[in-house]
Parts: sequence; C-alpha cells; structure tokens
Amino acid sequence: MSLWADKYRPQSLDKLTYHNDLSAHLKKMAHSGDFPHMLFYGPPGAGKKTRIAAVLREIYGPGVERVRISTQIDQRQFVTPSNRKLDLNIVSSNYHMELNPSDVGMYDRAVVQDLIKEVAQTQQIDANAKHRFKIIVINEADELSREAQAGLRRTMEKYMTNLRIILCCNSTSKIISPIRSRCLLVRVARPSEGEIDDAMQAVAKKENFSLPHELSVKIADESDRNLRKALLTLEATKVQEPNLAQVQKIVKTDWEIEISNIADLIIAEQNPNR
Ligand SMILES: Nc1ncnc2c1ncn2[C@@H]1O[C@H](COP(=O)(O)OP(=O)(O)OP(=O)(O)O)[C@@H](O)[C@H]1O
Repeated sequence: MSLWADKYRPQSLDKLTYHNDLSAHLKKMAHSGDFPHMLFYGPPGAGKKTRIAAVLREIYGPGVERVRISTQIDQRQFVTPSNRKLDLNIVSSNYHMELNPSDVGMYDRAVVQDLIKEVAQTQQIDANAKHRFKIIVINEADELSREAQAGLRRTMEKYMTNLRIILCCNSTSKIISPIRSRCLLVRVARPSEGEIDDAMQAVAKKENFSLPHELSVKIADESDRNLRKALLTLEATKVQEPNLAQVQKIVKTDWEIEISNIADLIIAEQNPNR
C-alpha cells in the first residue's frame, strides 16, 4: 500500500494541477526536436520530481508505458582509487537514468563521469524511439562537489548529440555558472495555499471522504506550502481521526514529533552529556 503522496502523484503534464503555463511550456518543448539540458529548482515539496517525471513521459510518448514497466532499480558498485567499495542506487529505463550522486560523497565526480559516459556510449536500441537522446536526471544536484560539476560540464558538451541532462535541486546558488549557462532554468515555485487545498480536495474525493475547507487551509498553512508534507499530514490526520469534521489538532508527521522531542531534550538540560 502506498502513501497518498505517491499514489496520487499526477503522471502526465496534462494532469499537473498548478503552474499551468509552465506545464504548457514544458509540453511544447518536449515535442520540439530541440530539447535542452534543464535545471529544475525550487523549494522542497513544490513538485519538481513530479514535473520531471511528467516531462519524461511526454518526451518518450507511446514508449512511456514501457518506461514504467522496464524501469528498475539497480544497485551499482564503484571501486574508489583507494579500493573502497561504494554502492549507489540507480533508477533506469531504456530511455533514462536517475541518480543521486551525492550519496557517494566525495567520490561523486568519478561516479557521475563513469555513468554518463556509459549511457552516452550506448546507442538507443529502440529504432522506433522518438528521440535519439537519452536523459540523465541528477537529483540533489546542489550537493555535487565542484569537481563533479566541472566534470559534468565537460561531459555535457562532449555528448550533447545523444544525451540530455536534467538537474534537480533546491537552489541554483551552488551550481557552477558554466553549468547554469548551459541549462534552461526551470523554477518550480511553491504552490499557493489555494492550490494545495485543491490538491488535497482532489485526493479526498478519490478516497471518498469530505475534507472541511477550514481544516484543509490549516494543513496548507502549517505545511509551509510543501505539498508532500501537506498530503502526508492529511493522511496521518485522517488515520487518527476518521471523522475530519471533529479534528481539533492536526497530526504531525513522525519525524516532526521526533525532532521536536529532541529539541525539547536539548533545551531542558544543556550539558555536553545530553
Ligand atoms: N502539479 C501537481 N498537482 C498535484 N499534486 C502534485 C503536483 N506536483 C506534485 N504533486 C504532489 O506533491 C508531492 C511532492 O512532489 P515532488 O516529490 O515532485 O516534490 P519535489 O519538489 O521534487 O520535492 P523535494 O525537493 O522535497 O524532493 C508529490 O507527492 C505529488 O503527489
């Protein structure tokens, strides 16, 4: 059973419920022959990854179902110059590959370069594929070391014919300017409270319950307009109090409670032992 935040994630650009101009623009670009490298940025839970996944679907058209079926998670091992073994999870399909290189810390440069080279050097096998290029999605790109970014920049130039990079991060300030200037910058802003309300109401409808407007606004407000957090909070609240009309207090997510407990402990007794 998956969480509502995953279960009801819109799959295509047409189904995205806000920033409609941006969706239309991305759609146009996906169908033009000329797809640039892209840098998606914006606050947590604003919908960056959802949007990127929708763009991939749009680009690879009818083959998109195959993307889903053939998408798999690989665990790959890299050996560092000092012979340490590192594991990295990679989500990939015939058309794309998705990585979190920051998971391997200071070895990110080697990993990024190896993987990109590997993808760039394998031709698209599917002769019916609409596009000749593959896409590599790099998450948490702002955590990449400068060396990794410099390597990435060279690779972007070298393999432009059969490879596009989509970077995803919170802020562009840690991305080196030669990369920024080679990418189309796509800002995914926080949805408004009204838009969060709409998204939660849509989930409530699919789950067959009614969500009082005041509660919805309260959740939107308390979640800092982070849509994922709002959906998680809604689900946790509904589990605890199935009759939402009676909810007095919004349920916080486990990690929030945990962090708040830790903070209380630290404040209660301020010594090195604690
Ligand atoms: N346009 C949209 N309409 C409705 N729901 C959406 C939309 N975009 C995202 N969501 C929902 O919001 C949640 C957060 O989206 P997503 O994971 O894409 O955010 P993100 O910006 O990539 O977050 P982070 O930076 O924290 O990884 C998802 O659970 C998804 O279901």
